[in-house]
Amino acid sequence: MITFDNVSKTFKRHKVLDGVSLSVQTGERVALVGSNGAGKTTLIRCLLGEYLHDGVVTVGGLDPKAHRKEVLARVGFVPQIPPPLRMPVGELVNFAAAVCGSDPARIVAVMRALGLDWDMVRSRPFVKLSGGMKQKTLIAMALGRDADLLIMDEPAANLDPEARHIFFGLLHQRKDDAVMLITSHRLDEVAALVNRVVELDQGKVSLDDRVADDVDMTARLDCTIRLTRAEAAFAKAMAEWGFVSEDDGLSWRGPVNGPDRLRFLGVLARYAGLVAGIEMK
Ligand SMILES: Nc1ncnc2c1ncn2[C@@H]1O[C@H](COP(=O)(O)OP(=O)(O)OP(=O)(O)O)[C@@H](O)[C@H]1O
Repeated sequence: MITFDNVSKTFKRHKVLDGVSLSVQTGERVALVGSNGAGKTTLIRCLLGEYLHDGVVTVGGLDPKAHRKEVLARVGFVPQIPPPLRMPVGELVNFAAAVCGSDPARIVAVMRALGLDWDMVRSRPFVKLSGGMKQKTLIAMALGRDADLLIMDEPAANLDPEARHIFFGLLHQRKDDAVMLITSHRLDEVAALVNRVVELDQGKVSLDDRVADDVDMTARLDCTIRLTRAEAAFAKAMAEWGFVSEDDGLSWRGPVNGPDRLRFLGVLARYAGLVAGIEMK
């Protein structure tokens, strides 16, 4: 479905991609990880036909530079940085649907599922939405259409736990009939969503591993944490995850999305000295 064959990209004298070779098939969900500046976004821009580069990129056998329209017609793309569009959201949704031959109602349905108040946002300029609202709109434009390649650059970074749960469920529905490429600079953000991990380091593939594919993306775990003593900073962290305490901050209970469990354990690790017990069911 996608191939990169010895792809290199240089900006001025800086080699940002250095001989990347990868092949990804339908049904593969790839976490593209690496530190800031490793080359993840540049690789995606090559896949979208936006850059001249050395080596060969193909999407469904086509060169994305020479066949940009055909390639983009099959791609749902969530960019890392939302474009500063002044267009009202309603117009943007109509435009996005027209470009990819989708029905605006499909996009609106995904926006609503993600918790956006359509009647409130439709007349507002896109650029004036909050970060999370922009991200939900961009996700809806990528998922509210037929696409067999979903490319998402840090897609869940600004989403609250409830919206993440819905987003993971939407991805789950598409998992067998699309290639997914999900970038992040943190593996724990995306590890449980994928069945393959590719790490870039200074423009080279430093790791390419197939990983266990048995996490239910739609699962929710009922989680209880017991502490040795109450602590305000911990209470604040738990409130962000929607947890509540019924005994003055000594034990906390709440839901954790299955794919978020590593991220959640990462938060708990910061308070390891306080934690007396963890139960996740
Ligand atoms: N248009 C450009 N012109 C010049 N240099 C660029 C350009 N785009 C990216 N770079 C450089 O290429 C390198 C890789 O950038 P890239 O955005 O691909 O990294 P990344 O892995 O996506 O990082 P991040 O996690 O921070 O988003 C960086 O050093 C960046 O400064």
